[in-house]
Amino acid sequence: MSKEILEPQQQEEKTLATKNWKTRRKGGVSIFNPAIIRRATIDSFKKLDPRWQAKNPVMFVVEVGSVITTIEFVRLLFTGPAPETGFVLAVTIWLWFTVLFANFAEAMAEGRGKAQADTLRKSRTTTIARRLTRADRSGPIEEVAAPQLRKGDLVLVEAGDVIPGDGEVIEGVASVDESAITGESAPVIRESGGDRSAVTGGTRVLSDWIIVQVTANPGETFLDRMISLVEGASRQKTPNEIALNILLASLTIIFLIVVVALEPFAIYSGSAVSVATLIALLVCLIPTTIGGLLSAIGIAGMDRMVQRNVLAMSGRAVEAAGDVDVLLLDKTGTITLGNRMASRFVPLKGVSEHDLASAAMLSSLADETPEGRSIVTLAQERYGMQEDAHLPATFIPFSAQTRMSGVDLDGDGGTHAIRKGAADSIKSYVVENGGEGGDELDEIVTTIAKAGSTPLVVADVRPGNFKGERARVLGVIELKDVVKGGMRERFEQLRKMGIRTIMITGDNPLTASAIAREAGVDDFLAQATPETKMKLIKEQQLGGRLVAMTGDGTNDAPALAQADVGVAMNTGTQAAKEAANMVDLDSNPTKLIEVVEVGKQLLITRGALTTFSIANDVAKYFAIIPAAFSITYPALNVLNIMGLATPHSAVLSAVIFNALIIIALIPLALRGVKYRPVGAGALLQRNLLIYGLGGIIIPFLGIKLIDLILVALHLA
Ligand SMILES: Nc1ncnc2c1ncn2[C@@H]1O[C@H](COP(=O)(O)OP(=O)(O)OP(=O)(O)O)[C@@H](O)[C@H]1O
Ligand SMILES: [K+]
Ligand SMILES: [Mg+2]
Repeated sequence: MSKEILEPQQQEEKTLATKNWKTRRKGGVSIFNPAIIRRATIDSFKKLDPRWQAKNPVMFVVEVGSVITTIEFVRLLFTGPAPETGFVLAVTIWLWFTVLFANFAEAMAEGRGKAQADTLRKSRTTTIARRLTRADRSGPIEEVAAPQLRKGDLVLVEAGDVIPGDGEVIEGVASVDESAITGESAPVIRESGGDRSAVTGGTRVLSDWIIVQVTANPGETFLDRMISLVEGASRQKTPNEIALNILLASLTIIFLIVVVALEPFAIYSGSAVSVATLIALLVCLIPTTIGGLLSAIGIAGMDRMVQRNVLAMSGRAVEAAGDVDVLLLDKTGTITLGNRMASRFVPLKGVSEHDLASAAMLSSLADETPEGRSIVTLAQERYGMQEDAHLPATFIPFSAQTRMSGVDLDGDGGTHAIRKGAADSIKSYVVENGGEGGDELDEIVTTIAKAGSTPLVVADVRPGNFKGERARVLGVIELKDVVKGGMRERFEQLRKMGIRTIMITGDNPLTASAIAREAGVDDFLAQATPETKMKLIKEQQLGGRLVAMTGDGTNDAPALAQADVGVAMNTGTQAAKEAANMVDLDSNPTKLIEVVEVGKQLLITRGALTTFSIANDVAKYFAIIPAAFSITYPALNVLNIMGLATPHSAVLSAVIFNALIIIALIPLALRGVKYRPVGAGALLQRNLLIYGLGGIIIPFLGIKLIDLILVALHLA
């Protein structure tokens, strides 16, 4: 529960656990953890399997080249030592290193996820579940092993128990420790009816009890999905990645044709260029830097999301996050704390506070929403109301469409209906039944709404005449909700990133406007139904904008599915979590800022390294072409501006540089290029300058340096 209720010792445990997790995140599961490096090194060799390499056309060509130079080396060994043998061996070794380094990059990107998956597997304990044998809970309770539970089963979970499977709370309220999943040890409330009803298998109930309806069969649970996600097992190439791969493959084919075509010319001029040199030339010219790092960049992007406690179900969503233009947030529970609590009953003239409280309570007895329960609590605590259990009553549950709820009481004279709900809904209801709203009501509603609270209007419709009216308004319930701290700053940050924020709520325009102003969103849509939420998204998308949406309710599910980036709160309903393509384990709506940052980082990193990789070619061209062909075409010597020692040292230096640059760029690929919220144009300019110019200059320096070292070591 809330902090005050925790015993001092619990409090201490809590801080400790939180600290552990944080250090674990920063230190233990750092990308360059020795255990991860060890595992990645082994995996680099496993990934030499040509079936694996074939997925990456650029690196596949390098591997084939390595095989050919290896064969060439063996041939030279058998035909007796030639002056070439040492050179061919060196080229062969460095070509294999090139493939291994690229494999290593990918394995490193997967490393932290694999380590996390191991931890998660360990936390997947087999618990004993207490299953209800009859749906109406009248039958005996049987004990079964958790893996035997199936969708639809009802289980009772009490304080101290581990929740045996994913499900929806259908009865009760409990505080739950979800640290097994989220790493945060602060307990959270899970309750039936509202938008906080989803529970996850493997988490623990701390107090009270709940009845959970199982929503996932064994093997399909959230934990299972999370494991395969962090492991990268379910990762698929995104459309952007596929497009870039096609570009890289095309470049590879072009250079392959060019290099193959060079050979006849050389033979024609009477001096064939060796196979090893041609392959070295090819490998240096094809975009091995980005080819080797591309998949690592994608995996690392997903991993950075996980580090921020966001589970992205697809890489495509992560990429889309980098380009988001509009962000839609729902109000209650997202921008506000979400425990909308009844704080006051305001009766109309001629109605006693007691009558209003009594009607409000009657209409809420079967209302399982947090709002409904808070009304019952207020009526009981403040007005000493008693529950009358033997009423012949039909309850009308709340729905987002009608925006009201209530009860029909069957009396002698006919049905006595009590309704509570949004002001406009109740007003039309009263008018339909021959009553009227009146100015006094409008005034109360306006005052409450302007303060940012939600006014719930209570009305009743009686069978007999009531002062000439069948229907009348009794008064208003004030539901208080508080805007979460730090919202304004976060929205300001989003604005700097060029993202427009729109709050969407089922609440009335006045309340919406008050909260929107307080929280600092750019715009709002009030009195929204699930349909209008989705319509708003579609309109934005038709205007060519990428839309992100965060939400938690079942009524948000259609919109979450329609959005390009749908982030569901982990506290939300199962429907919301299934519709979304990301789940935020911390249930923090402004997490979208970080989600966008990670997405942008991914796109920028990929762009920067592609630029760098292609710019690299220029220097390698100047290094290898004169070395390889100056004997054939002495005129090419004017290109030998680097003054490299010998043709062999020139070729070898270029190959070594080409391999080492992959290793050197692994940290950048994994951590991502730093993102700063400046305009897109400025960002592009900056990156072109750094990675384009850097890509041209660095290899000149690097290759020259390697050449000098090779000469100094008498290796060339
Ligand atoms: N239990 C309830 N009984 C009757 N009316 C309710 C109840 N809960 C909410 N309402 C009314 O219905 C309106 C819509 O509520 P709903 O929870 O669907 O909003 P929403 O679309 O989820 O938006 P948000 O949660 O962001 O405010 C509320 O503003 C309130 O006036
Ligand atoms: K290259
Ligand atoms: Mg809601």
